[in-house]
Amino acid sequence: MPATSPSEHFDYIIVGGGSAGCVLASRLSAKAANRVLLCEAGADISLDNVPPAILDSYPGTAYLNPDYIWPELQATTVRINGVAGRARKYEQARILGGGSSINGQFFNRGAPSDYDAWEAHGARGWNWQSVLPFFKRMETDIDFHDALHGTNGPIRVRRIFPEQWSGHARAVAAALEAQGYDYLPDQNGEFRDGYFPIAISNFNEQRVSVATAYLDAATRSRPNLTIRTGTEVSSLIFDGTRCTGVVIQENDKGKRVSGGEIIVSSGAIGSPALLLRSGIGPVTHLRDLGIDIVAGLPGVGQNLMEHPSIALASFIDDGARINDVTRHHIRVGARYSSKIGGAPQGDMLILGVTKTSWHAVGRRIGTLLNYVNNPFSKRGEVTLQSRDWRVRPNVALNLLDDERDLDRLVDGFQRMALLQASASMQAVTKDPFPASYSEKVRQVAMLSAKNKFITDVLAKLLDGPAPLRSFLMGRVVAGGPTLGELLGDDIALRAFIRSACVGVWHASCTCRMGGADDPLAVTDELARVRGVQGLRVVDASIFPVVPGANTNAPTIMVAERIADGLLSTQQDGGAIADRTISPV
Ligand SMILES: Cc1cc2nc3c(=O)[nH]c(=O)nc-3n(C[C@H](O)[C@H](O)[C@H](O)COP(=O)(O)OP(=O)(O)OC[C@H]3O[C@@H](n4cnc5c(N)ncnc54)[C@H](O)[C@@H]3O)c2cc1C
Repeated sequence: MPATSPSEHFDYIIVGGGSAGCVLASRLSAKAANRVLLCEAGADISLDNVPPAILDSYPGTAYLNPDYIWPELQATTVRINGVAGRARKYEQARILGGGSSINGQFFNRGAPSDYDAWEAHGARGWNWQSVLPFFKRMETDIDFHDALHGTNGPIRVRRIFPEQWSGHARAVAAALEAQGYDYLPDQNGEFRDGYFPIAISNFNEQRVSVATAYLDAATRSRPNLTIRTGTEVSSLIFDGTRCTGVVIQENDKGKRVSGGEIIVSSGAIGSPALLLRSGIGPVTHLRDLGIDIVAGLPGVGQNLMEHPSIALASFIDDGARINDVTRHHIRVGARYSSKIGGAPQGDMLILGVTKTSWHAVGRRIGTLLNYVNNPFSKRGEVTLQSRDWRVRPNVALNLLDDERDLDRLVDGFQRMALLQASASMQAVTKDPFPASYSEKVRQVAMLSAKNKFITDVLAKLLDGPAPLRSFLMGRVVAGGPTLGELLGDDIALRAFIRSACVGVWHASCTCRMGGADDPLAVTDELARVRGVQGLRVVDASIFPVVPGANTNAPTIMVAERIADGLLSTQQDGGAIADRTISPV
């Protein structure tokens, strides 16, 4: 018997309206017999009311806005001698659409080998051939119409091709070509090393998020779909080991809502936190916090993966700066194979970032950004600080846990230095320096009149005589070790990378899918949480390993596929009978 009134019972309750949650809500409610509730802690956005910062092709003001993220969430980046460093802000979405509403709009899938690796890691049936139809289903690719691309999915995808690139992006491309990189027009269709125009979820110079693409007006008007925003789920309700509902917080009051099936889509940080608070996780950790145990699952919150990154910045000459074709700040990327430590092909990425912030200084500073596409480090973790739902969890990214990731960033930094030294880059950039996304940089990137004033003045000075610019670049903009100091000293370079390495907001794998023989697997290949009934996790947390891709499209693919599995196995009346997902 539901503990609540009949009107508060749903067939599906989806916890979290992010990249996965909006897709599930849209697909599952397409069947009129399904009563679906979507709970999102953050604010609502629909096509009629998307804030300009979110619509903007330049994402840098959306993801720093405390109204659109979990403002208190922090993470440590690396452990040095086993000790985690100081925690810093870790931006994660808290708004309808989740990451897709604030992210950089990169829309790529990774390589076939990334998904074959999922199956090899125990996620039965999740290989490239079986996931490709769902990558196609989600998109309308504006540029490519072939067997690899979708033509009528909700997310519109496009690229900004070389003839529209700024001088800086063209210089990066010329430097890559001089080093032997081939040009690949389609990042989502050619899976070999080379450089390419970045694919983005953007149409008519506006962001395309799952909130607007999947929850359009027609979908939102379905009588069987209820969307509650500003509604945080504080815990799951169990009857024995069957999940029967959720407690939602409205005006700080808990209210029970029952559901036939609960789907947790709260993201790679939020989903394990909710499971832990509800009694599913490592037994010792739960006991330490006095949480009653529903199911002892040691993998909940473990195996956190991210893409470790490092950057090399420089001053961009007037004329080579971002142009008016698009406000998107990144147009060119390159995938390459480090061949270090048994890494797979295409394990590394370099991006040419033509604008590093919204302000006048950010318009003058570009970077080469290098990250490990296929990291070996997989021992980050999400743990609870407290059983109180108001307290954000601890996040330790542990980015360079495996020394081979540090080795690859050392090699990557040297590759970037070579690109920076090329004639094409020298022609349009000056005063290169090893960069880090420090707290100071983050503070100056917050949208405010004060920051605008300071950066306007500094930008004017940077455009002045070369000696003044070089002085200011060294003393005010940079401030850490110089490029020359690092290139001549392996120990200093490694120390710099350890201190400056950050993730790129691709948290994943904290409730990973896996086989019954994997003690750290939290979900099976149908996303069902092991050891309990009526509960799935569907979001980036169930990736077996992080793919060599930005994680939005892979998350949407996961949601599309699980929704498809649920719908195609429903009997009349909305009862669910699972089927094994088999390769398509
Ligand atoms: C700043 C930033 C930049 C990024 N750039 C890119 C990019 O350019 N391209 C790309 O592919 N990927 C990018 N990513 C990553 C990508 O967007 C995410 O991997 C993806 O959105 C994850 O989807 P998800 O459904 O797992 O989680 P999310 O999209 O984060 O959704 C989880 C949702 O659940 C809600 N929630 C959490 N807990 C609760 C609760 N208890 N009750 C109710 N609601 C809850 C959250 O508010 C959130 O809206 C970026 C991410 C960030 C943060």
